[in-house]
Amino acid sequence: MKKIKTDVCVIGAGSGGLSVASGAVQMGAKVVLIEAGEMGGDCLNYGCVPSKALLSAAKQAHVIREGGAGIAGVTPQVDYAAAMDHVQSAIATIAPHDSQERFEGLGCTVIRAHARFISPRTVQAGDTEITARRFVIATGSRAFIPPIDGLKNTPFLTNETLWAQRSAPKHLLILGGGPIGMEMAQAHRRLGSDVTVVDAGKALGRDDPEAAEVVKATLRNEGVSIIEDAPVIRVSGGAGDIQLHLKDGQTLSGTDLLVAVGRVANTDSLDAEKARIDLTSKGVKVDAALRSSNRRVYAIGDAAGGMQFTHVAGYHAGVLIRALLFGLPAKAASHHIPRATYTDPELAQIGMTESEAREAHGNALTVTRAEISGNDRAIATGRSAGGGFIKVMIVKKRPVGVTIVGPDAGELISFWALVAASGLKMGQIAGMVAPYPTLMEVNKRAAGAYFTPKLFESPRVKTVVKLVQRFLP
Ligand SMILES: Cc1cc2nc3c(=O)[nH]c(=O)nc-3n(C[C@H](O)[C@H](O)[C@H](O)COP(=O)(O)OP(=O)(O)OC[C@H]3O[C@@H](n4cnc5c(N)ncnc54)[C@H](O)[C@@H]3O)c2cc1C
Ligand SMILES: NC(=O)c1ccc[n+]([C@@H]2O[C@H](COP(=O)([O-])OP(=O)(O)OC[C@H]3O[C@@H](n4cnc5c(N)ncnc54)[C@H](O)[C@@H]3O)[C@@H](O)[C@H]2O)c1
Repeated sequence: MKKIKTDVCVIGAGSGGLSVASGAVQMGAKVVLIEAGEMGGDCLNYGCVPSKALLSAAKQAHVIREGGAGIAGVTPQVDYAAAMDHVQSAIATIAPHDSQERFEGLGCTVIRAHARFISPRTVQAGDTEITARRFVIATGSRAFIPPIDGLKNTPFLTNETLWAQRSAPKHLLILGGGPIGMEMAQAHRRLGSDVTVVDAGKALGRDDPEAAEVVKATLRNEGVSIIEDAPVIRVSGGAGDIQLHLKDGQTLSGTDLLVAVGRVANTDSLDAEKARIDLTSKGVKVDAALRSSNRRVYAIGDAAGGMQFTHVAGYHAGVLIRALLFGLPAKAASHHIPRATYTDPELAQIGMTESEAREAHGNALTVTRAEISGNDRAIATGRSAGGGFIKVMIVKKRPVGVTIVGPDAGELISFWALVAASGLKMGQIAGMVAPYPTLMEVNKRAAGAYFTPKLFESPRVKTVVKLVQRFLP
């Protein structure tokens, strides 16, 4: 057995692990990075990158089919295999950035093996034992496979296997209407498949219901069947002919099945108990500093059991660098973390939804909004239909949450991420000048709406203006 002593040992070379490793090694720490599967983790290989690449192929097909701005639509020539080639080419283009060669070039020792703890200070990976001052568990998550009768014996796809498909499913059944289910539903519908989404609760159920409805209505208009509050009690059939048996007695048939009902953290095969690391049902139990019950061990990203996004894993990495390298106190916050679902229209959120804010703040809450249909750029580019909007939840002159549904909502929400991180007030936001005509103006419009009643509907303001006007030369 080979033995290595290091400052920092990172387990998992995905979004979080890579960021910690590159930061730590470039600032002078000795780093061992262990990866059991593909460098780059879920986001690059089975998550964000392939899903956004497939959505972009689907959008091309949609634009050609629908036309717009005076240009007639025509039937697109969709080649599913070519769309999947585009997916693989996007992955291949990004892969060098996350590669073993790059990280070895930075000075990391990269070990390609499954890691498990053998003591509170030692991890074994393949034929190497690594003793480290600090460990970082960045092992991510995998698709949760629900214990539904018959599912195990039926062929199904997950976010890991979907990208190897070479022909479009004739009728794709999707179990779960979360971000994965809804993004893949729209992508496949636009690429020519029949699609049925079945959710045990509400599709996009974590989002503001009014905003979620805008997305669901669009998908339904495009021909996606979305069935909600419909628990599946049994799955039957085989390759090319699959049945979902619903609790209410209905049976749905399709040719392929994608399971997307949430995630389970990759913490079950770490032998965490040998290092006295407590786990919860969601992952490693961590405190606000992302530290586990073993003070030498931290957890970040999906393995830490909180918000499951690439930018969260990256943010966690930044928080940890302070603690790992400088021994400084560091805490992970969440009020400034946005999220977006990349359907068309996109759905983005930061902080509290309206109902969460109402519950937390009651009458102290003011909600302002602006409609995408009133945005000149959206109108000029033919993207104003569909009921998109921005809603800002405000308490004591500061936003506590923002919901945006509409074109490029995922881009527009970054502005509010800066607002939240900097603690800006609505007055400062209303004072911003955005170039005309941009979608960005909708953010300013929502801020302006906060002041409209105070300025345009106030008898006091009217009296003061009349008085001043009388005395102005
Ligand atoms: C279909 C899909 C679409 C998504 N789209 C988005 C999106 O658009 N935007 C967004 O922000 N997020 C998105 N996500 C979520 C995002 O992919 C994850 O939140 C992110 O990858 C988490 O990063 P991580 O570093 O925690 O884990 P990962 O990136 O999954 O990396 C963990 C790594 O650890 C390795 N590993 C696990 N166990 C061990 C072990 N014992 N020893 C050694 N190595 C191990 C794994 O092989 C893996 O490479 C999506 C997810 C999916 C599934
Ligand atoms: N755009 C993005 O940023 C993006 C995209 C995809 C995934 N992700 C991340 O990955 C995570 C996982 O995504 P997801 O969509 O798998 O999970 P999810 O937990 O967000 O949604 C799962 C959905 O499945 C439903 N469900 C649960 N059990 C079910 C069952 N037995 N039968 C039918 N429906 C059931 C739930 O009601 C829910 O609507 C997301 O929460 C997000 O953090 C992010």
